[in-house]
Amino acid sequence: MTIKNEEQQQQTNKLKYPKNLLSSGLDGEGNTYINIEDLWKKELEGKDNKMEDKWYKSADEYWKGVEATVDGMLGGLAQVSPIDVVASKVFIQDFIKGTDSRPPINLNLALDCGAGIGRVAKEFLLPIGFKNVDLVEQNKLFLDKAKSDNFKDDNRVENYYAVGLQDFTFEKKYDCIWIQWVIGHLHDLDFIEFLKKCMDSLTPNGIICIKDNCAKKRFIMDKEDNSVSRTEDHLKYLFDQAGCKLLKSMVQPNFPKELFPVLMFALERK
Ligand SMILES: C[S@@+](CC[C@H](N)C(=O)[O-])C[C@H]1O[C@@H](n2cnc3c(N)ncnc32)[C@H](O)[C@@H]1O
Repeated sequence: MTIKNEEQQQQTNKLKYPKNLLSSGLDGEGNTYINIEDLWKKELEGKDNKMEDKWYKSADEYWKGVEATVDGMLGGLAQVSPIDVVASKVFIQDFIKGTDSRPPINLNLALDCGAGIGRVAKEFLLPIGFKNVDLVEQNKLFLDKAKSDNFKDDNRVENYYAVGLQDFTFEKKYDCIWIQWVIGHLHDLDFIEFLKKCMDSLTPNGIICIKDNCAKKRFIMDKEDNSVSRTEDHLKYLFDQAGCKLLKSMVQPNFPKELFPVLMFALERK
């Protein structure tokens, strides 16, 4: 068991995680860590390159070996895709219709982040009425497949950005930035930086939506694909650090019980 005391933790930390250890967790091999930064450091220690580079490169290598299909995108669980889409449509309804406290979002342009082959854009963002969608995705092979297959003869997808979210430079403003099943690939500090960039790139009434697995008690690192499932509290801490206001959250219903709970969050600038 590898647990550093809090004093050591403070020295190695750039983020001041709350005292109740919202970020404590497991590395998938039975080791417990007080904070995620320590785990990342151990995982990558002794490497010459920046630890973030190694982390992202390994994830990229993993995804390059995954088939460019819905099944590949969803870890062999293509059957959950329609259930996922139905719940996303329910979740975003309030924002499309508007509420007493919030005018409707515009449906001009959305960004699908960690888009893979464009499943979310094709099955959800375009069908709910967005006129155009851009895709940003680290693996160019997935984007090629999106272009040649999912969006063949469909020019509603304007841009295919082949770059990791940690390096993405926004060129436009979006009415909705949808980030699904990818944020676990980002290091905590990059996650915060990315959210800040997202907030700067929203249209006046735009929203950021995050949909992802949530660990129940502690973060869990998956060393196969280099991702982390964070707890809901951990995610909320990172939203707060980025200066995001949580507008709404919802648990994905009707998923197989053996899966991690999946949560949806809508955010805007505080
Ligand atoms: C689980 S799949 C989800 C794909 C899509 N969001 C969906 O729900 O169908 C994760 C995707 O994130 C991409 N990815 C992994 N790390 C990334 C990063 N740092 N930046 C952008 N995309 C990344 C992978 O290549 C893969 O396409």
